[in-house]
Formats: sequence, C-alpha cells, structure tokens
Amino acid sequence: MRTIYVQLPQGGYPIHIGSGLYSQLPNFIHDLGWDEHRPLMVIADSHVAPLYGEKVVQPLDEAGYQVSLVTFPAGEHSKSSSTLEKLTEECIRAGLDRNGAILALGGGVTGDLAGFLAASYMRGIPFIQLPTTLLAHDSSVGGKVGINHSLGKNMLGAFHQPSLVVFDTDTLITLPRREVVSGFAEVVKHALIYDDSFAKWLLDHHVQLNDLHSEYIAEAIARGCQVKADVVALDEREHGLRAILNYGHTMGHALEAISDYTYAHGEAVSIGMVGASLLGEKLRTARNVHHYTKEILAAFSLPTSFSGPWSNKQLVELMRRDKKALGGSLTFVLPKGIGEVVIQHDVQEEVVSEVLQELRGGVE
Ligand SMILES: NC(=O)c1ccc[n+]([C@@H]2O[C@H](COP(=O)([O-])OP(=O)(O)OC[C@H]3O[C@@H](n4cnc5c(N)ncnc54)[C@H](O)[C@@H]3O)[C@@H](O)[C@H]2O)c1
Ligand SMILES: O=C(O)C(=O)C[C@@H](O)[C@H](O)[C@H](O)COP(=O)(O)O
Ligand SMILES: [Zn+2]
Repeated sequence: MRTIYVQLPQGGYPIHIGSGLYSQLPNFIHDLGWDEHRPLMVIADSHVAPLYGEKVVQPLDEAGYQVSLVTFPAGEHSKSSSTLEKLTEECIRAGLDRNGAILALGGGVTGDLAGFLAASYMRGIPFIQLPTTLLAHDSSVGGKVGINHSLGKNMLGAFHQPSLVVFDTDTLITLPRREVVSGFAEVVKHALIYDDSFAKWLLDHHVQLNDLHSEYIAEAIARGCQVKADVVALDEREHGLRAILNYGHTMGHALEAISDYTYAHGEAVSIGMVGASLLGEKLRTARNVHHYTKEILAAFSLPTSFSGPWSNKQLVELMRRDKKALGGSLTFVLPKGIGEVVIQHDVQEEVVSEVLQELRGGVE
C-alpha cells in the first residue's frame, strides 16, 4: 500500500492506494477516531453498488458499524439537483444525524454528488472518498464537490474535504475500457502541469499502463495524487495556483455541456489540453508543446480533435461562464513548457475561435 498525505491547515488526510484495501476499512476509520456509534451511509451508483457495495459494507458491518447503502442511476446526468434531493430524502428517512458520515463509493460523479450532499446535509457532515475509476484519483482528492446545472457544468458546489481517501485498485479490473482511457486524461494533466519527469515516465511506460499492469497503475495514481495534494496544500480554495488543475477544462467543460455529456469528462479535457497547447503556441506562452501534447494523449488513445454541430460562438459563450472567467472575460490555463503552466486572463475570442477551427477534424 502507498499512502500520500494532503497537508492542510485544519489537519489534512491520508490517501491510501493499493490492492485489497476494503478489508482494512474498519482500521482506517478507527484511525480517524470514529467509533462504531457513527452511522455510515455508503452512496454508490447503479453500476458500482452491485459490484462493490457488499465488499465495503460487510467488513464495516462485521466491525460493529451501523452501515447502510443507497444507490442512484449511473451517469453524469445524476450530478443534478433532483438526484441530490432524492439522496437527501434517503438520508433523512434513514435517520442519518449530524453524528453520521457518508462514504462515496464510485467514480467522480459519485464523489462530487455524495460529497456535495455531505457538504450540505445538516450544514455539513464528514465523508470518505472510495474512488473506483482511474479518473477519480483526481476527483476524490482536494475537496471540490458539486453538481451540474442545465446552463453549465459544476455550477453549484462547495469545498468540503474528505476525512480519508481509500483507492482499492482491484476495482479497476471491472472498469469499462472507455472509462480507463478517460481517466488517463487527468493522469496526463497532472504530469503536464507540474512534473515533466512524470510525463516522460508516462510516455515510456504507456504499454504497461494501458494494460493496467498493477504496479505501474498504482505508481501513476500515486504520482497523480501527489501533484494534486501538493497543489491543494498550497491553495486549497483556488485563490490562484489551484486553477492550474483546470488545465484543459475551459474548453473541456464547454464540450461536455454542449454535447449533453456525450463526451466523457476525460475525453473532453483531452481535447481541451490540445486546444490549450495550440493556444499557448499562438499566444507565445510556450513553444513546441502542441506536438508533444498530442503524442502523449494519443499514447493513451485519447481524442485530440472533435466534431459536432456546435458553432464556435456557442462554445465560447459557455467558456465565458467558466468559474475562472471574471467579468465574462475568457480565462485559460496555458502551457509554459512540459510540466509548467500559466494562468492567462483576457484571451481574445478570435484566437480561441481559430483554435476551435483547428481542433475540428484535427487540422495541424
Ligand atoms: N471534484 C473534482 O476535483 C473532480 C476532478 C475530476 C473530475 N471530476 C468529475 O468527475 C466526473 C467524472 O468522473 P468519472 O469519469 O469517474 O465518471 P463516473 O463516476 O460516471 O464513472 C464512469 C462510469 O464507470 C462506472 N464505474 C465506476 N467505477 C467502476 C468500476 N470499478 N467498475 C465498473 N464500472 C465502474 C460508473 O458507473 C460510470 O458508468 C465528472 O463529473 C467530473 O466533472 C471532479
Ligand atoms: O481540483 C481542481 O481544482 C480541479 O480543477 C480538478 C478538475 O479536474 C475537476 O474537473 C474539477 O471538478 C473542475 O472544477 P471546476 O471548479 O472547474 O468546476
Ligand atoms: Zn477534471
């Protein structure tokens, strides 16, 4: 097992990564100082609950915890106020009080949704992240929780840090290939924004990683989590630096929302990172990053271009609603080199449209 700590002024928390970790959940929870009188509510989606619900519930039940499991329909559309409302009802009916805690078992949708429920239920109760997708090495760390609105992605949310993250890598065995690929986008992102040696390592070992070789995958998750933990420790509430974790997301979130979430998050972020690399070269924040960006993303079978009936204007309108955009100006995280980025405000619409045009159909 590998453990990474997220160091925060109010104490921080560990991220445990490894195989067969659910049997150790009672010990990890005891280490938090939570005794068996704390009711636990496991929240999982309709794909994950039948696969891993019992594996989480059983050891906790045997250790004497009062633990229940609730589910919701899998998919990005469940990151919504209506699902939040239904889960709130389940918690109230189950008698969950302020002494209770939520365990978010699943991918980023579950983590964001159940985390937001934990942030707002009775004005906030503790929660634990149990990520089951590769992508969720990112979403389970850092405390950004929230839901979507019909007018934009992640429009309602909070910063609410988990008390503990337990990534049992055995769960990745059942993950559909498309979701594995999507998850690599955030792994690559962590390398491209912060750690050029990590990027080189990812390219050198993409064959083993694509095969989900357990040692390499655990290493990739740990290195990605380390980048995230370092950045969050320096700027928990995104006053500045933390925005670098949004690399590829200005375009990515716009593509996700406009496609009604036909694009998976990682796919959209991948296209967004190619867009950011093109933009960086045009605005001269970086040289020679576009080709490398495409190469590393293609090594993990990620998309580097898009097609769709949406106009550049529609996409730009969504980008102006991005949370980094102040006063409606366009804000992007742009590369400075490999492993280094810069936050750029007031990017002109014309140059963004040029990039969108080049991203359509993959014109060089
Ligand atoms: N809070 C953050 O910091 C942060 C960071 C990155 C992404 N996100 C959010 O995360 C979401 C995407 O997360 P995701 O890609 O994990 O999506 P997801 O949670 O929808 O999971 C993808 C699919 O895989 C299924 N699944 C999950 N684990 C499985 C397993 N082990 N075996 C079989 N099937 C499994 C799910 O049921 C779902 O159908 C987006 O909403 C994105 O905005 C949040
Ligand atoms: O943790 C962060 O900060 C991130 O930006 C991580 C992103 O990968 C993630 O998609 C996040 O949910 C985006 O947040 P938002 O504030 O742009 O909605
Ligand atoms: Zn993301």
